This record gives sequence, structure tokens and C-alpha cells, in this order.
Amino acid sequence: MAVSDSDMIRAWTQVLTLSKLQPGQIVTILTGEGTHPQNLRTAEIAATTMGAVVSRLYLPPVNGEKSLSRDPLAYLGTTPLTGNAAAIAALKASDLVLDLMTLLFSPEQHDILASGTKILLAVEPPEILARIVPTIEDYHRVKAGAALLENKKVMHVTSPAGTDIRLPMGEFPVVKEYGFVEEPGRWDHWPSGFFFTFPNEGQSQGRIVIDKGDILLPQKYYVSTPITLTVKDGFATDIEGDIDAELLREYTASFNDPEAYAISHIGWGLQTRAYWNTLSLYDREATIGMDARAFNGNFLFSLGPNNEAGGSRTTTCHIDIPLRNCTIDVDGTVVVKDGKVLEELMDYQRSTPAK
Ligand SMILES: O=c1ccc(O)c[nH]1
Repeated sequence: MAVSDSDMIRAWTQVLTLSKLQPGQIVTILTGEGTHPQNLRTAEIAATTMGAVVSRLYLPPVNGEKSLSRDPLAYLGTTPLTGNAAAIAALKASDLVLDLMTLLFSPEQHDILASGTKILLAVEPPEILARIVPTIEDYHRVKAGAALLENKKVMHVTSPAGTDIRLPMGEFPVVKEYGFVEEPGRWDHWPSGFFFTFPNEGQSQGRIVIDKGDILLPQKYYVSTPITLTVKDGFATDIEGDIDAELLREYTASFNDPEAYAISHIGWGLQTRAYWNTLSLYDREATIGMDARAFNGNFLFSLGPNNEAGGSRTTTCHIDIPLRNCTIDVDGTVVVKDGKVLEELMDYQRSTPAK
């Protein structure tokens, strides 16, 4: 269902206000081949109406001939910024970058953020952006959830399907995604409403069962036959099952990179306006599947790189796998039970409001 320009302008205005955009600030809108025209049009109107000095920067696509998937989050590593001094200079000179093309986690992006530039990724179709417009409540909810991971030692995830994995953590920060960038140097993604950290390098042990109905991204489908990952010393050493396991095995093997099997970020979804079933309502290429990554109570883990959080793994393979019906235990406290967030543990008082 389409949304009106006025609704999208209101949505952008809400996100830009939460991102503390001030009159006179420099905003660069990154565009590419897949940029949605209504997102671009309404972002520009909202930002200019708020008094920002707005430019568009078109970056040509890269890696199309390498990636098996056309999904912009499927193939990480080099980006259109690699070696592009002019574009990097423009983004470093900006207070806020609205990424409508998917820069991805890259050394260049870290460089730009380190200069104080804020980057907000927004590449879902307008109706998904409009349905999950970030709110200050999202901020508090994600902050309260992430606090359950701060300075903790082990995440233990189990499920009726047979998942039983221990994920020692503490080496990496907790990354919060609530959909706006209120501080210089922050990256976020609209829509979101989840958080994650990365397990200590080489220490994840156990088994993950991707059960019927769980989702693979970028494949963007619900598996119909369980896939069992055996995880030893931080890597999936076996991928067993039926046709879905065979598809995942071949896809991952196509990267010809042992790092593709590494357990990457681990966390859970808190977005009550995102739904597990949404993916079943969209053509595969019409969404990058943020509902699946963010829906309340999922256990989201991924395979691949950890350089985003300062790790050394830079594989181009990035697979996000949200699971339902998991029980997540952090240092002996169950924080999600059978896919339901234990709301009583969410201590909103601890989180200070964004100024
Ligand atoms: O917003 C995102 C999207 C993908 C991902 O792996 C993490 N965060």
C-alpha cells in the first residue's frame, strides 16, 4: 500500500528532529541505483524545510558481478567509497549523511563517523519506514534491553527445536539500533529496534537449530526443513539438514572464505511494530527484511564479519538469521523466554532521555 508524500515528510521530520538536525547544518543524501524516489524526494523536502543545507551524492554500484544476491546487505567489504576521495571528503564535511543506497560497514564508513559525521541508513520501502518511524520510546526500549548485556559474560541460547549454544562475550561493545542519530559520530538504521554484541573471538560452542519458519537473510525466505549448525570455537563447522541446509551450504561455500562460517553479531529484537510474517507479504527484492531482524523477541545471530565492532574478520559474506521461540539466558538471568521478551526486566528508569 502506498504512503503519501505528506506522511513520508512527517516521518522524515520526526527522524531528523530526533537526530537533532539544526538549521544551517550540512546534510548529504547518498543515492544509488536502488534508491527509492519517494524516500529521496521526501527526505530532501524534510531536511531543507528544517533549514539544512542539502546535497545529493550519487555513488555507482559495486560488487554486482561478485555477489550471488542483489540484496545490498549480502556482500560486505569494498563499497563505492573505496578510493573515492571526493565522495569521502564530501561526507566528512557533512553533519549528517542520509544513506539511501547502503554504504555498509566499511573502513571508509568508520573513517567518516570518526570525523563526527552522523550516518542514518534508510533503504526500506516508504510504507515500511512509515510503519516503523523511530520514537523516543524505541530509544528507551533498546537502551533498557542493551543494558541487560552490558558487562555480562555469557549468553546461553536454547530452543525446543534443539538450539543449545553458549556465547561468551565482553570483548566487543553492545551496538544499539533505534533508528536515529542524536550524537555526532553515530551510525543507525531506520527501521530497527534491536541491539547486539559479538561473541568473544573463537569461544562460541554448541548447536544452533534454524527451525521451520526461521528466516535466512539475504535469502529472505522461511526455512521449511530444520538446519543444524554445529558451532565449535566460534565457527559453524557443520551445516546439516535437508534442502534448506544444502542451499545454505552452497551459498556460504561460494564465498570460499573460512570466515564466512564465523558466528558474528548476537542479540535480540525489541520492535513491537515489526513482524515475523511481513517477509511473506513482500516480493523478495522489495525489502531487505528489517521486520525479520527487529521483531520483538527474536534471537538474531549472524555469520560473517566482526570488523564493524572492531574485530579482525572482514569476510564479504554476511548472513543474518532471526530465530523464533528461543530462550536467551544472560549470566543466569532469562531475558527472553520461548521468544517472549521478559518485560519486567526492562529497566527503563536506567536510560537517560535523549536531550
Ligand atoms: O541494521 C542492520 C542490518 C543488518 C545487520 O546485520 C545489522 N544491523
